[in-house]
Amino acid sequence: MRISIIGTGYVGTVTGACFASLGNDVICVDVDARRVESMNAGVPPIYEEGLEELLKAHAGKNLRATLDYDDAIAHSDISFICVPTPTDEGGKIDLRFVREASRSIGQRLKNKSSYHVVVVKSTVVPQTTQSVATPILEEASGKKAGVDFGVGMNPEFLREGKAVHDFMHPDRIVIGGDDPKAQAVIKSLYKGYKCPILEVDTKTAEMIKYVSNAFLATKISFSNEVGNICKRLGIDTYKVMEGVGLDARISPFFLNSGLGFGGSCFPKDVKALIGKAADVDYEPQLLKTVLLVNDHQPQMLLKLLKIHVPDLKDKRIAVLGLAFKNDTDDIRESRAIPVIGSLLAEGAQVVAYDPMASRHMKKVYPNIEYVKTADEALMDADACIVATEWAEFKKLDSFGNMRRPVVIDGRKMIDPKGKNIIYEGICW
Ligand SMILES: NC(=O)c1ccc[n+]([C@@H]2O[C@H](COP(=O)([O-])OP(=O)(O)OC[C@H]3O[C@@H](n4cnc5c(N)ncnc54)[C@H](O)[C@@H]3O)[C@@H](O)[C@H]2O)c1
Ligand SMILES: O=c1ccn([C@@H]2O[C@H](COP(=O)(O)OP(=O)(O)O[C@H]3O[C@H](CO)[C@@H](O)[C@H](O)[C@H]3O)[C@@H](O)[C@H]2O)c(=O)[nH]1
Repeated sequence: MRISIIGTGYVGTVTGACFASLGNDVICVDVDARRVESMNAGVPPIYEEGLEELLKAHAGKNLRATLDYDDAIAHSDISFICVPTPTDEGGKIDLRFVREASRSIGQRLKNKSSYHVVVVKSTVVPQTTQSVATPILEEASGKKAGVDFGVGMNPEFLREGKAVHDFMHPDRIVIGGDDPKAQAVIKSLYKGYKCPILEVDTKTAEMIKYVSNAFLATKISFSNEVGNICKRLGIDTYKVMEGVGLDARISPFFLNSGLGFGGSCFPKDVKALIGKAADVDYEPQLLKTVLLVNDHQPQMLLKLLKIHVPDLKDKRIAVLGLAFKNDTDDIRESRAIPVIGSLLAEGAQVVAYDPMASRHMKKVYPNIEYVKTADEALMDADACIVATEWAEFKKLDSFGNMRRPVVIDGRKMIDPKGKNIIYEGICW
């Protein structure tokens, strides 16, 4: 099929490259010229395992990028909207980009004679596809949804770092539609996928995405709450959750306590769901607490550090890990951000290391020291904080080069046995 992808970020680039690898003709549209150039050169604008190989194989063949909506809509039969849906100043979802993309597509549908389906893939609060995107598409095109063109909602569940794998091997595919013809077109794209395909109306599809993320975030905050209690009782919460997760009804996943969840999705999506609930006169207390517990974890870590280094002024503190999780260069909502902020507020000298994310963190904290290896960061440090679950931290053994070997572990990466270090796990 001929597909256009609107927005070439994490979701758009991966969706475009994967659909191309499945034999479709894909055109990606973005408003950012650098991203478009990068895609056309076969260079991923973001880091994702396996993405470079896919772009190299398909760029210039059945995958290209453009700034031109005319070109993209004219040469495709289905468009996936993959633009950002950030949080606005009031904590609710900001649908500005979805509106802009819908208008841009709608204007090009005006003179298009063949049938076209528009699919919202961005994470949007329930009723957005029906009450925001569709009226804009209709107004801009002068045509009727469900009659002259199709509309659908197809939420994306990929994880950063494993995005290509997750897109190609999802646990499920959700296809939302209030129009069976559009839904059938979307479904045909996933022919060959072995997972369950759930067909629902658009607002249910939108809600499935939020509830999935809110539930995963809740599992993490629940594990952190348990971990905070375990820490005070001298119990290893990881052993506790191993025992708990063996119950098939609970599952062993997303029970790792520590610094909490970051990333471009969980914090924003839980906030957006709370905001949407407020619109319909409901105050979701559990979801609010999920965020509170999460925001509290970096402060817990700082408290532990101060037990061992009470005065942080001019102390050299190594922060290992800046990305919001391992295997990505993304720092959005990374827990390292509030950690570094608090260290700087106390007058500490921060030396930071991350295998991939330093260049992004430099935009947030241009004046801290960035080094190229974890060993360098540990050299002469008065303490070290592990903020991201990069696998390489498990192998660290240069703590002897620290001025004082104080290690505060936010991700259970360091095994203190035989290392001669002063070790504190945040929840264990
Ligand atoms: N990142 C993830 O892991 C993930 C996973 C599932 C769902 N989502 C959801 O997918 C959506 C996109 O997220 P992302 O992380 O890919 O965003 P992103 O910020 O990485 O990329 C979005 C892209 O859209 C472009 N853009 C903005 N306005 C545009 C417009 N009017 N026309 C064309 N392009 C435009 C931007 O320039 C950018 O390149 C969000 O709703 C997000 O919640 C994200
Ligand atoms: O047991 C755990 C698991 C994760 N995390 C943290 O949670 C955050 C999010 O991790 P993860 O879910 O792996 O990354 P994302 O790429 O943000 O993916 C989530 O958000 C995406 C965007 O909506 C969804 O598509 C995915 O299904 C959903 O897992 C990270 O900061 C992790 O450190 C924990 O603290 N404990």
